[in-house]
Amino acid sequence: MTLLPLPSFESKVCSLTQLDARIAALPRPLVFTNGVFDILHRGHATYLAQAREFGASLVIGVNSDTSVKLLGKGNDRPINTEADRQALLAALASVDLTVLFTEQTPVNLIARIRPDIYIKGGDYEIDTLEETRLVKTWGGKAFAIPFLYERSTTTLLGKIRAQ
Ligand SMILES: Nc1ncnc2c1ncn2[C@@H]1O[C@H](COP(=O)(O)OP(=O)(O)OP(=O)(O)O)[C@@H](O)[C@H]1O
Ligand SMILES: O=P(O)(O)O[C@@H]1O[C@H]([C@H](O)CO)[C@@H](O)[C@H](O)[C@@H]1O
Repeated sequence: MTLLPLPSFESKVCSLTQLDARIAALPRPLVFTNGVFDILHRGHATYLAQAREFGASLVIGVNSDTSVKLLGKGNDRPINTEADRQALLAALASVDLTVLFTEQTPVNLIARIRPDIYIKGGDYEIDTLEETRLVKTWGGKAFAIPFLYERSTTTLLGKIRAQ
């Protein structure tokens, strides 16, 4: 049997060592968002496609598995590993690069990338976030995108567990 090469989307998964060079090669304005994205759903896909429209490239900071544990989503979370969550996001046409962060918030990663636009979903009060304050220090902007589809990983897991 012929072994096929890895699909090209895998190249969008970026390590911290490669990060600065990969960011420098992306077109600006650069949009950044972050999250756990544990079980990818339609709300995520729509939100990320809309986020991409704010600029010329979209980078996602993905919470590492240890970082998810700090967020209080439950001892059994994440369901999907950091490698799988990154790869699924990278498979989306809207996404240009994914990179892990290991802390409770992505502020150190954002300080390194210096995005032009910071985006979160409408479940966040964007003006209260440290991320928003930070991007504004170099003239960046921050926006929250309202939900078009009421979906969540937690609801999906509840449905599965009720079977
Ligand atoms: N239904 C949705 N529509 C649009 N954006 C969403 C939706 N759900 C989550 N987001 C956004 O996607 C990003 C990742 O969210 P997150 O991983 O918390 O998803 P979730 O499905 O709500 O998960 P959980 O139930 O574990 O909190 C966040 O920026 C969040 O604002
Ligand atoms: O997937 P979530 O739970 O929406 O992502 C979290 O977002 C937090 C947000 O940026 C406010 O700080 C972040 O701190 C946390 O690490 C998750 O990425």
